[in-house]
Parts: sequence; C-alpha cells; structure tokens
Amino acid sequence: MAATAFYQAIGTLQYSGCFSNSNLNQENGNSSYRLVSKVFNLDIAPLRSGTHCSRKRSFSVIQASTSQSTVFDPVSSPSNGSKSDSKKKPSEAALILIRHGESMWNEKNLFTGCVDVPLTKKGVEEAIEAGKRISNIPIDMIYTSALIRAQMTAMLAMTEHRRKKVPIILHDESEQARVWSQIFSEDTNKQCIPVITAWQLNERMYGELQGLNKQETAERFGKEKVHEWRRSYDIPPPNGESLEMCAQRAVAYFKENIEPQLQCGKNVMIAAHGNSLRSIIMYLDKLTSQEVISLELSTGIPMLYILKEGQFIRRGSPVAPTEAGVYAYTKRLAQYRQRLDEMFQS
Ligand SMILES: O=C(O)[C@@H](CO)OP(=O)(O)O
Repeated sequence: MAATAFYQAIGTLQYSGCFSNSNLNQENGNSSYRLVSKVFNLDIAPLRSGTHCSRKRSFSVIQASTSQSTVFDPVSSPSNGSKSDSKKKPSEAALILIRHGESMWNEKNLFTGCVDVPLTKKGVEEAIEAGKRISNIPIDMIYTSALIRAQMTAMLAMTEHRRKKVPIILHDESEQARVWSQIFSEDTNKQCIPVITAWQLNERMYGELQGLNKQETAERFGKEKVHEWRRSYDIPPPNGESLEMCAQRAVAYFKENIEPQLQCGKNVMIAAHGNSLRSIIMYLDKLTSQEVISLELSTGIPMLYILKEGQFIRRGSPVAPTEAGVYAYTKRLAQYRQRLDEMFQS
C-alpha cells in the first residue's frame, strides 16, 4: 500500500487534532502518522476462538444462532473458532465505528440532533464506500442508533461485505414484534447478522438548536458561544444535551451491552453519530474532556479498533479492500480475509 494513500484516507477523519498535545499511548500516539507505521507491522499474536456469549435479551431464533459457534461455517469469523479451542478465552475482537453518511440536514448545515433525517445521495455513496473499506473485516453483530441515517448507513455498508450475510433488525419493541419477526430456518439464521437498534446511541439531543442553521446561529449568538455548545464537554446547548450527558447514556450502553460481546470474541460494527461516537471514542482512547473538544469525525469513514487482552487498540481506517496490508492488522483478520479470498475467488 502506498503510504500516501493511507495518509490521505486517514486525513479525512479529521482525527489528528486531538492527538497533537495528548498523552495517548503508543498505539494511539501523536496523530494518524503512528497509525501508518502500525499498518505495516504484522501482529502475529495468536488468536483464540470465542466462547459462547450470552445475550441479555432474548431474540428468538436469530439470537440463538448468533451464539452458536459450533455450527460449521466455511468462512466463520475469527470469533467462531473450532470445537477444539472453543473453551479458551477469546483474546481478540474487531470493533468498527462508523459515523453515518451525509444527511439531508448535514447538507443544509442545520443542527440535527435527534431529528430523524435520511441520507443524501452523497451520504448513500459514502455508506457504500465505507462498506467497501470494511468488506473483508468480520462482523458478527451490528449496533445502530434508533435514527434512520445510522440505520441506512449500516445497511448500505453491509451490501458491500464479501461474506454476504444478511443484516436483520431485531424487533423487540413488543412481544408481538418479537414473535412476528421470527425465522424458522437454522440455515437461514446462520446467514444473518443481528442488528440491534438502541436510542442510547442516538445523536446528542440538540435542544432548541435543532433545525436552526449553524452559520446563522453563530452570527446570532457569536462564534465562540456556538462552538462551546457544539464541542465543549459539559456545556449543553439550550435545553439540549452536553457531550457529557450524551456520554452518560451512550458509553453506559456501550459498556453494558457492546463491550461484553467484544469480550466474548464477537466482532461488532456500530453505526451511529458524530457526538455519540465522540463520547465512545473518548472512552476507548481515554481522552480527557479537553482533548475531546478537538475530536471531529467525518461522515461515512469507518474506524477499526481491536480489543486485545482487555485493551482497545485503535487501528485507524481501512483504506480499500484491495490493499492487502490493511487487512494484516492481526493474524486473525488476515486469515479471515484469506478464507474469503479462497471461497469467493474474487
Ligand atoms: O447537527 C448535529 O446533530 C451534529 C452532527 O451533525 O452537529 P455538530 O457537528 O454541530 O455536533
């Protein structure tokens, strides 16, 4: 892979500012550039298969299948190991974070928050492009917010995944919804990826700014004030949520529901929003409330983390599916890709 290509791709994350004066660990060190060197370093630590992970909620037949790793899958994801090592504790899982593609209110420069706005055509294209970038990375479970722009992004991205499993939204809003969305074929279940929607992953509620133009609001209230509302950690916009308040629900949800899946070896994708993901990244990267101020996420750019021996390691953004080096982040991911290559010969 040309290093410049990676620099360009990672640059679009606008993710460097927060590292320039941070005390992050070596993996996450000063800006994206340390990530670049990491891409070429093969991590050959042996991966163990996942133990069975119990889900808190019951999701009928699909749920059962997501926890059955003993069923033979010709391209099983790294979390689904062989019978012989199924008792060992998993030591690694992939976590993909994607901010939704451009929404129709991003395009109009309006504060959006919890208003449920769909993607633009550009946002659709960004989601598909994001899908190409993660098409060789195993995904066992998907979490999205309750908002359509995040759900569209997840679904569109999955149309590009080489494994061709079908993402299925698990409806558990009522007993009837659960019963009526059951699947009665175990074979079909094995080809599905459960998608869990959670309001806790929603964009932060922007209060009385929702629907206002960002530029006009800055002219009216002053640039500094609006920047404070948009990026400070603990100052909420009028009648809205601060990032701290958003973190209280989003990070709590992550810790309670998503992290246990990763610890069980499940590979997870989260499609969510600028601020709910900023709060989760703040937790993963151990950013301070000062550092998070300059953390900006672009629309539709996937970011990969590896959970390994209890630590989240940020691996940056996969560049393109054709770049072999990108998928050699770990031996386990490289093996997954190799199996896909062998199976689909593309
Ligand atoms: O309007 C919003 O909901 C968010 C994300 O688009 O905006 P900001 O970048 O100001 O947090």
